Amino acid sequence: MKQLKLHEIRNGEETPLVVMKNVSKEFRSKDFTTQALDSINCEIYQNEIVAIMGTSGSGKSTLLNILAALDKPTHGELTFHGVPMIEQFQEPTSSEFRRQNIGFIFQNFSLLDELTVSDNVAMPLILLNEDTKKITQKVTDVLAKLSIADLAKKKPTELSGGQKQRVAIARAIIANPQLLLADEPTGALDVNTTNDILTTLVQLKKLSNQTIILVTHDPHVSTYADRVLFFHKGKLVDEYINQEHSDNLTMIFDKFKNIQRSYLHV
Ligand SMILES: Nc1ncnc2c1ncn2[C@@H]1O[C@H](COP(=O)(O)OP(=O)(O)OP(=O)(O)O)[C@@H](O)[C@H]1O
Repeated sequence: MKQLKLHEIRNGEETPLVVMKNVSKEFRSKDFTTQALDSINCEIYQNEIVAIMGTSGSGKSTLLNILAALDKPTHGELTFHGVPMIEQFQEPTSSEFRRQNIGFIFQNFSLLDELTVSDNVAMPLILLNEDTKKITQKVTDVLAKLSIADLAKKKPTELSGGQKQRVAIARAIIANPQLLLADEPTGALDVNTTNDILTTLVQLKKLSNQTIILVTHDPHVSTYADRVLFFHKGKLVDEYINQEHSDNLTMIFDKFKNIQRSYLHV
C-alpha cells in the first residue's frame, strides 16, 4: 500500500496545529517488539475535523495518546502550534499541556456519577485553579451552548446516552482546548443520537473554530469529518477528503473495506 506524502489541505497558507514527522511508537517487552506506529507523517490544521479509521490494532489509540502527550513516541518529531513537543512528554509539563490544550471525549462518556452535570463540566476549570465566579459563569455559558442548561442539577445516572455525551462535550470544551480528541464518541449511541452528536461537533467547528480528531470504526461517522485518515498496521495508508455533492459514504466504505480485506489476507 502506498505511503502518503504530507497533504497540504490548505496550500500551506496556514501553520498546522499539529505536525507529525516520521512519528513511530514501539512497545518493547522481553520477548518481542510491537510497532504500534510506523513513520507517520501528517498535518492537522486548525478548524478541521479529522476522522481516524483503521483495523483493530492499527495504532489509532496510540496515535491519540501521543497527540495528548499521554505517551511518548519512540522516534520522530511532533510540533504543536509550531512549537516542538519535547518537555510536553514529561511530567509535570505533560499534565499542564493537556489541561491547557486538549479536550477528551470517550465512548463511555467517563462522567463522575456522584457529581452533578454542572460539577462534572466544571472539573477542567477547577483543575486549572480558575476563580469560582468565573467557573460558574463559564459552566452556565457552555451548558447553554450545548442546549443542556436544564440538566445542570441532574446526576449522570439520570441522563440518556445522548445527554451524557453532550455533558462530556461541554466538559471537554469548557477550558477552550486547541484540540478535541474523541475516541469512538458515538460508539454507544443509536443512529439518531449519533447524528445529533456529530452535528453538534460540526457546529463547534463552525462556530468556535474547534479542531477535532475523532477515532471511529463507522464510515457514516467519518462523513461528518473534513478528512479521513486510514491506518493499517501502524502506518498511515490512505486519506480521503469529504466533498460536497459526492457519495462520501460509499468512498469511505470502499477504502475502509479495501484495508480490511488486506488485513484479512496478509
Ligand atoms: N501499552 C502497550 N504495550 C504493548 N503493546 C501495546 C500497548 N498499547 C498498544 N499496544 C499494541 O500496539 C498496537 C496498536 O494498538 P492500538 O491500541 O493503538 O490500536 P487501535 O487501532 O486503537 O486498536 P483497536 O481498534 O482494537 O482499539 C497493537 O498491536 C497493540 O497490541
